[in-house]
Amino acid sequence: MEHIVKAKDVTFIYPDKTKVQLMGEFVAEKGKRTVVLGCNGSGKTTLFKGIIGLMKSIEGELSVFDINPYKKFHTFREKVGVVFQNSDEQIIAPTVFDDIALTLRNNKLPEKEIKERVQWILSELNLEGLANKVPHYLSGGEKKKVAIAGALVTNPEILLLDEPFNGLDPKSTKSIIDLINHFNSHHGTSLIITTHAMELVSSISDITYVFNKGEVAGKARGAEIFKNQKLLTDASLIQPQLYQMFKELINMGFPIEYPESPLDGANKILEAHNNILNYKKVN
Ligand SMILES: Nc1ncnc2c1ncn2[C@@H]1O[C@H](COP(=O)(O)OP(=O)(O)OP(=O)(O)O)[C@@H](O)[C@H]1O
Repeated sequence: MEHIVKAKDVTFIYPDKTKVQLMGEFVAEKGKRTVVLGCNGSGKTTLFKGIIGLMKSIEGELSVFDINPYKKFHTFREKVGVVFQNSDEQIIAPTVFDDIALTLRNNKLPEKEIKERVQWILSELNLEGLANKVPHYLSGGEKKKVAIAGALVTNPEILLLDEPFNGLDPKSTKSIIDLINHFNSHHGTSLIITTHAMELVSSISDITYVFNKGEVAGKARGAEIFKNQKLLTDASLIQPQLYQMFKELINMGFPIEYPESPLDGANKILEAHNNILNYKKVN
């Protein structure tokens, strides 16, 4: 498996001398969806700033495409799209079209190609109707989609999303999940996502990390992380409701194991129910 981002025992220092450490290893694999969980202030955004070369790690190892991003981010700038928590700060041009075109214009692409690319991303995101709108007047979900469009228009290899679901209604949340999953499965875009939305993790994750107290406290495939109650509690995280329900069933002595997904959960309950019925019939 190709590691496109690797951070090991990194330390960042803000101008006011705040030290942010992340001991242990964090890797993002090519083509995978990597989710980072952790309480407020656990260093998720700081790591993102390190990955895009905005902050320098003064210790340890940090590489993106095997390159130190602080020294040479410009060499792979086009390969990395980023959407920070507050889309308002990222949307600056007078129209949605201009905003999405910004990076392409900065990169001095021919205007014809810019138009084609922006129209392509607008149609991928079903945003064609918004092209001429003033970004300031868009709804929160629309602004988030425009920011994501601006990050995706260069067809980056990695998309970093910092709290992409903050303040979104359920429908907008689902459409953003569908969108990023579409880019991951159809364009091979590697995703690195931070979120506090525990209920959504199983829909957006191949690998999940937990950051706690300056270290990588846990790493697991898919929903595996939700079975580890101690890890979650130590990191001030809460199991999604599906897993809380299964925990109660297990505590009650119900013969069942934690599921991988809601569908798997439903099947596991049905299977356990049928086993009990059969047991009663036989006895
Ligand atoms: N510009 C800054 N100057 C000084 N300290 C900062 C700055 N930005 C973040 N920090 C500090 O760095 C630490 C890590 O913050 P960071 O934003 O990386 O956390 P986070 O895990 O993304 O949190 P959240 O879930 O709240 O977004 C915190 O203690 C925070 O106070």
